[in-house]
Amino acid sequence: LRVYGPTESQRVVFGDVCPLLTSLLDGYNVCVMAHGQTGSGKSYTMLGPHPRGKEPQSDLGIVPRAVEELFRLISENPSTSPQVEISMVEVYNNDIFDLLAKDSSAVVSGVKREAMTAKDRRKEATPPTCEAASSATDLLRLIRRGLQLRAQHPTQVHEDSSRSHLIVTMTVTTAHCSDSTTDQQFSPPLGELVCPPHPPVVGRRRSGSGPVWALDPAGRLQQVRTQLQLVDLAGSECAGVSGVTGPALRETSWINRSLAALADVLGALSERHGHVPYRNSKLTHLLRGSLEGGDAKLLVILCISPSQKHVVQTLQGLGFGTRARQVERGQTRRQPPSPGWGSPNRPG
Ligand SMILES: Nc1ncnc2c1ncn2[C@@H]1O[C@H](COP(=O)(O)OP(=O)(O)OP(=O)(O)O)[C@@H](O)[C@H]1O
Repeated sequence: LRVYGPTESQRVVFGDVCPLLTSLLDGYNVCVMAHGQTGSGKSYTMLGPHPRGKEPQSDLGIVPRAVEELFRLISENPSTSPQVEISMVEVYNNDIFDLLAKDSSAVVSGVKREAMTAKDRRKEATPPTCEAASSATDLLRLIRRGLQLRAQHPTQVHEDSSRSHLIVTMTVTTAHCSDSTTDQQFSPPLGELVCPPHPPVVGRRRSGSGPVWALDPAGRLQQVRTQLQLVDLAGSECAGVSGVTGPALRETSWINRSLAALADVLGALSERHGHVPYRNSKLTHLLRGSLEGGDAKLLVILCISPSQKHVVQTLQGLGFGTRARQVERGQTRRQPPSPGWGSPNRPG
């Protein structure tokens, strides 16, 4: 647990996120999420004060810093040169929108497309657009493009309020050289291989989440795919205080419901329930891979208002953080051989 004061710099906050990028390249799924009431500083923390445009280096939030750090780490090991892809969605009123979608001719960007409908649950979910990026500059350009489409409306509490949950997912696929001696020692956890042992063998959690491995016929590791999810949650709010009515009230209601569903999932995980209600909201469905299993690391940043009048929301936020801290993931799995990023094997 770490507490930051109001004057703490963005650089200091990122200092606690930074080691997780090494974990990502070591074979863990990683999620960093900002939670808190509307106007408390989530978007500032995750993105910076002017996320759609350029801002001074010192103000940059976790997302641009993580992108820079990821490519810096990758450049330290040119022999592995992982492939990095990005998708970006927002959950708005319990519908998922693809913020990197292109039009039908796949040429024009800036078309916000629904990725999954809430009305027809039998319909196949359309996977969000996944774009490959070869540099931090490429990735940041894509993120700025996606942010142009994010739902934002003024409320009495915050005139630039984000009305959706933003999930930026970076998928890192690392090829491993199969003649390495360390590769021969790797064995994925029991029960996680879902394909017969013929080439290529692909391993992943039964739920469909978690890192994915590909092994050659001799059981040597060929490829590892992990994901980094950076989440700017929509602000929890009390409708009476934020003064919303009409469609905005509907937004508020969906925001509060999905945040409650996320808290329920954390509660079920912390109490080790047999059933975890991931399917109760689109948000928890999308974050499942980052919340379950010993292969995932989750960092929750609580943004708290210092004002007395927001004390109810503040206590709710602290309750959310307490649940997140109580989630024990059990044993972390044995890591795949590190190609040299060199972090110690820390518990999740
Ligand atoms: N640590 C900080 N230093 C300086 N300004 C900040 C800081 N945190 C937040 N702000 C400013 O406070 C305002 C509200 O912050 P922000 O937009 O990040 O809130 P939010 O929690 O994302 O709100 P919402 O949930 O309504 O979108 C913004 O103008 C932001 O630039």
